[in-house]
Amino acid sequence: MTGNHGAAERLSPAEYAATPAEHRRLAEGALMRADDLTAGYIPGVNILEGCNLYLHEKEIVGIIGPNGAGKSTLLKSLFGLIPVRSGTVTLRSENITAAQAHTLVTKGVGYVPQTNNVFPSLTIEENLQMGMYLRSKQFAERFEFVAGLFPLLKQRRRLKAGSLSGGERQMVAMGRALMMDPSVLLLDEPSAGLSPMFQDEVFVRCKKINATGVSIIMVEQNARRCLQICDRGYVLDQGKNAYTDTGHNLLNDPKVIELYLGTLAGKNERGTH
Ligand SMILES: Nc1ncnc2c1ncn2[C@@H]1O[C@H](COP(=O)(O)OP(=O)(O)OP(=O)(O)O)[C@@H](O)[C@H]1O
Repeated sequence: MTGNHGAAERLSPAEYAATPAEHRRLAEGALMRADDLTAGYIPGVNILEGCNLYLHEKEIVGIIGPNGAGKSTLLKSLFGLIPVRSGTVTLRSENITAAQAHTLVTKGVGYVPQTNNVFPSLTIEENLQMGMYLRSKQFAERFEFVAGLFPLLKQRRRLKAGSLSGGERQMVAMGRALMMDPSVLLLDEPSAGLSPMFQDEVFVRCKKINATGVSIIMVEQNARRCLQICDRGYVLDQGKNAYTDTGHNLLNDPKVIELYLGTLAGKNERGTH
């Protein structure tokens, strides 16, 4: 930084990168971006208070922050699940702020919610077919692609999803979102509630999915592990961007460690099956 930034001069690099002006500069040409988003559930109460985020092609971007910070809300507003009150969401230069989820799926955006993300009474194969209802003719080809990432889903294709463990269900949910060949995958706490072994497996799979060319935005409570695999991370606090930097730099930022990683890491250790 030079001496021309005024008040920004006192910000740490990760705080400075989270400023709206720096966001606008770095978000140029992004695959997906959110600018100055406000959104909420109850009239008159905003949960997001001017959030900014961008995702470049082939990136994995993580969103971390304390409980109730608005991480899931941000993901839902990107996917048209809650109305955006002001600000814009853009996909490849197209304004998609008001687009609904089913339209976004056809535009190449996949979303995996944190809970209730499989149909328990359907088999694995039927769950994957549900993800393909818009392009059922390509089922065999996409099934092979998904089976390449999650071989277990092919081996157990006839089992009911309700009989699977939490980690296996997460694979079904991610596999289903991948059936539509998305270019962007939005994952809401994919490791939540899983044992440490399964948590790690989820992060390994995310890297593999990303290596096939899918760009990922991931909300995570397992902040350390998330930042280890992310190209860049955002720390969200009270509906606003607090810090953003590479995953590596956030992991080593003394303020981020003190304010966010200690307590979040403590919560993660309570993971169960
Ligand atoms: N459907 C809803 N109706 C009303 N308020 C909601 C709803 N969903 C979430 N909220 C509120 O919005 C705020 C942000 O919730 P959100 O789930 O986005 O937080 P988060 O950062 O993802 O936290 P967590 O890690 O606890 O899931 C919280 O105060 C929550 O109570």
